[in-house]
Amino acid sequence: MSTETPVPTPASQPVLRAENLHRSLGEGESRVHVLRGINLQLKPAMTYSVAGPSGCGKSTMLYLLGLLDRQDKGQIWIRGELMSDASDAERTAARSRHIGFVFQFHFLLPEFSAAENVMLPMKKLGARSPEEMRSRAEYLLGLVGLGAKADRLATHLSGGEQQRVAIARSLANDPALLLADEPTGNLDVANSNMVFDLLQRLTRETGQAILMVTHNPELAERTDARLRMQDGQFVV
Ligand SMILES: Nc1ncnc2c1ncn2[C@@H]1O[C@H](COP(=O)(O)OP(=O)(O)OP(=O)(O)O)[C@@H](O)[C@H]1O
Repeated sequence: MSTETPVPTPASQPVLRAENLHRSLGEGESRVHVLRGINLQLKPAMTYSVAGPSGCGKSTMLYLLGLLDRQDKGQIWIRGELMSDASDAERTAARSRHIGFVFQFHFLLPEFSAAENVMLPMKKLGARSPEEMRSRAEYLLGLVGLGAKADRLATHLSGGEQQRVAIARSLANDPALLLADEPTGNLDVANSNMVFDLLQRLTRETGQAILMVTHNPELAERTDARLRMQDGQFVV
């Protein structure tokens, strides 16, 4: 698989396609059929929100789409490449290359600086020199308004700033798809709007698709397409 910066996904090709995904979790009598036939197409430069009651399977679906977990049945293509049956190594490579994650709890490494946190996914991919990684980290931190705080330890940043570092980190390898689970969930209104504005602007500028699980109706209202889940399926 190429480690070079990818060309944007052509408008005619979905960034991600999922067909009839099923997933059960738990063991024995407590096993639950969580996802019951998920069908989805995500197009470039589009923002999607997913809402639905607690326990309906939103996070489980994000894990499957992000290639962090395997479905029991169904198929997933990322930029036209069938990923659901690929080897673990191929899936890990595709994840590093094409997918960025933003979670409510950002999982920054506290003993690392903002720039070092942003460089981690680049190190994992191994396609850039240390100088290139550093300069890209500074560029991305500039995009999220933290250019002056590149060398601050993650723990010495505010909650909103840490979430913006996490967004910069999610963009490190220029992913075609951003998967976000309550990306603004722990932020106040001003920071939450700033983070959403940023995500939307990046989508427009880079052609990325964003799928965002959010309970916030005002943010969902601002996405291009609003999806609703219930009992492990999309409903209209
Ligand atoms: N490892 C597991 N073993 C058994 N059941 C699980 C496991 N993980 C999740 N579940 C169950 O699967 C269902 C879906 O969970 P999931 O976290 O995907 O829901 P969600 O829609 O993201 O909920 P929330 O909005 O509360 O975050 C829930 O009923 C949950 O209890």
